[in-house]
Amino acid sequence: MLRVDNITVLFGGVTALKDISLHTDSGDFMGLIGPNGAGKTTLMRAITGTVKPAEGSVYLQEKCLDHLACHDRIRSGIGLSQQIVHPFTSMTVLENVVLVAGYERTKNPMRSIFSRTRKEEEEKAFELLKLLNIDKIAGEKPTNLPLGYLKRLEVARALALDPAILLLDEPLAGLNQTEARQLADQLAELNRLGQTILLIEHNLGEVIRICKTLAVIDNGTLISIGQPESVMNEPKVRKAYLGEEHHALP
Ligand SMILES: Nc1ncnc2c1ncn2[C@@H]1O[C@H](COP(=O)(O)OP(=O)(O)OP(=O)(O)O)[C@@H](O)[C@H]1O
Repeated sequence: MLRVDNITVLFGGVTALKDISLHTDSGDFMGLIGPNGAGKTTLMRAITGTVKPAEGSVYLQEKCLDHLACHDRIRSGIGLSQQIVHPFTSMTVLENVVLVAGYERTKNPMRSIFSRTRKEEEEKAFELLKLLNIDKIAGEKPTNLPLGYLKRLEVARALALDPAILLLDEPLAGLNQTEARQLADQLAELNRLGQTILLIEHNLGEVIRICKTLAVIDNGTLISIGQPESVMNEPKVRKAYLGEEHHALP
């Protein structure tokens, strides 16, 4: 599905990623974890094309994405849900998803609002809201909605383009325990329905609970990848968190 081959990213004198290789199979739910500054977001940005690696390549379904800009990578099947949510506050929750659902056909977000097949796009958007359990707030404006709802809206928007793989950057950040568990359960359900997911997340308890595969980055290097519980039992993984989060290790 997604393959990252020997990616190295430099920021001036800082080597943010060193020769990282990994791949996800279709239907996988991979968690990408590591201490602060390990390089997780940089890897996500190298995959989406917002950071240019000094070396290495990214493939999606055997297609090399290296020469594509971010928007073309998204059109090729990479769905992205970012940590900071940016809904259009003048539109309702439903319209925010309809806008994305219509994007692929018209390639022009403003024209898609007035298109003849808007009804189909509304139906698709409403199904996504139901899937994320936010259909009850479909008619509300995102302003003043709790962060838990906005995070789910962000995921619904990413899903509206039918991505081959969904990349999630810290979707649980800022949520309380109940909200985090609810969203984590919904992500697990999306994966059960067949959605391939790559998740960056600091909430180790939830990551271990819902992910099928765990990859650990420390200091720009991939130090472990495999079944979550056995990865978390590796001494080098526990050491990577020592002094920072070892009390929180599940
Ligand atoms: N645009 C940039 N310019 C210079 N250095 C950067 C830039 N972006 C990231 N870095 C550096 O690259 C390294 C990896 O950062 P990155 O944000 O990818 O880590 P992370 O694992 O996502 O951290 P966190 O969990 O805190 O979000 C850090 O040393 C960071 O300071």
